[in-house]
Amino acid sequence: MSKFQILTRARWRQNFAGETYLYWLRRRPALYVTDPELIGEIGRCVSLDMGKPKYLQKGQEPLFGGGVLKANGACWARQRKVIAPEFYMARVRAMVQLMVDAAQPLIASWESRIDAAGGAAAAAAEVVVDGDLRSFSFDVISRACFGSDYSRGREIFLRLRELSGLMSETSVIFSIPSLRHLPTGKNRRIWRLTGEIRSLIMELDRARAEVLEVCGGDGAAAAAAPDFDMVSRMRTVGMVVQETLRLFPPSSFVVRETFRDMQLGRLLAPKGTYLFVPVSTMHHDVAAWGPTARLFDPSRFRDGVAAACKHPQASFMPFGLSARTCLGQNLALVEVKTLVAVVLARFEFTLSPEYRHSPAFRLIIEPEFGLRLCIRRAGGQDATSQADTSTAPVHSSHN
Ligand code: HEM
Repeated sequence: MSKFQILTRARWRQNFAGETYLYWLRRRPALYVTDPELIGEIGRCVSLDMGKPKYLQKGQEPLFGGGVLKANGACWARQRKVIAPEFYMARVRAMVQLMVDAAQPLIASWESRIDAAGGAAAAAAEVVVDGDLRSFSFDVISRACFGSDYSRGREIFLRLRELSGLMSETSVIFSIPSLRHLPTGKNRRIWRLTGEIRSLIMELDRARAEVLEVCGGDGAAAAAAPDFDMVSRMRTVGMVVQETLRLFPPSSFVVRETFRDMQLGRLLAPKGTYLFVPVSTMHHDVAAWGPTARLFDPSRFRDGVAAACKHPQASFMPFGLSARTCLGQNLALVEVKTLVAVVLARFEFTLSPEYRHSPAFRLIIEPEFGLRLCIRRAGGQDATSQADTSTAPVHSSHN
């Protein structure tokens, strides 16, 4: 679905359709669901008679094959049963050191760029960090799956990335550079959002203070590499991650298909109905999150998700719903918190003046023009006073 279609749909829904409405995709009924009660019903359904739409299996076959992400029925249940234990928290707990190791190339690359920019305490390198972050997560999953032979895993993920890029190429109309300075409605929105996203970066200062407190660094002295227990204690970092996933959920829809007639609360969904739950819309809903719904405010998660919004199951679902909820959730959360802790202990970030805020709907939601940051060494450190996080001790007794 293009951005134009999404916008048109949002306006159309506002003006004519209401919260939950039925439409037709060719000859198939499709239900666009924003009613929290109905989302709750979908969430409670553990029957194999509801699953991932078959069109997804066909359309994304080269990327996902018959894997757990798109499979259904007994085939899905078998795969999920085998894979799930690999992502239990006890397993993820033991992966923190490999995450710290996987962050070393990224740290080395940013440091060498700062050196190239002059190396002094105030020197800043301008970096489009998307590729580095992607490489980091490829490395984590490769090291977790392939152990010492992780470079093979990396090759696989690089090719998967290329494939997913090919499968989600956007229209050239949206990428003519000279149009970016025109005061069109879209550009004005981009400029406003760019301002808002700066507050996201500012929030990192509080997160850094917490990282240094937990890991024992003070900006000039070396911080220890984080272990699982340290990462678990970083509440501000956790709230920043939650708020980021709320405002920019990578997966924009939870989608299902009914494989027989199904009763969902007061609603009868005939066999073959598509159900679309718009994650991003629910995450920005003022009725659930209050008037600050569109602002970046991690402190809303101070007392947990249930206290942050109405209908938590329907209002906050970055990892999807119930039986099909993301298997990698534990890994993803620990991984991102570990990386944030590692980089905040060493670097300071500001948004590049060149950054343009434009979350783009590809296979997942991504920054359309890249995440461009200015990176400096933290706390006026020079190249010699930094911790070697790769060899710093890891304190967890569970490794
Ligand atoms: C921030 C990172 C991530 C986000 C936001 C995310 C989000 C999601 C979402 C929304 C779904 C679909 C859930 C549904 O349909 O209800 C999903 C499924 C899945 N995710 Fe993730 N995911 C993330 C990272 C990961 C990682 C790191 C892994 C594994 C290494 C992973 C493995 C899976 C699997 C296997 C499924 C399919 C589960 C099933 O259908 O039974 N995810 N994820």
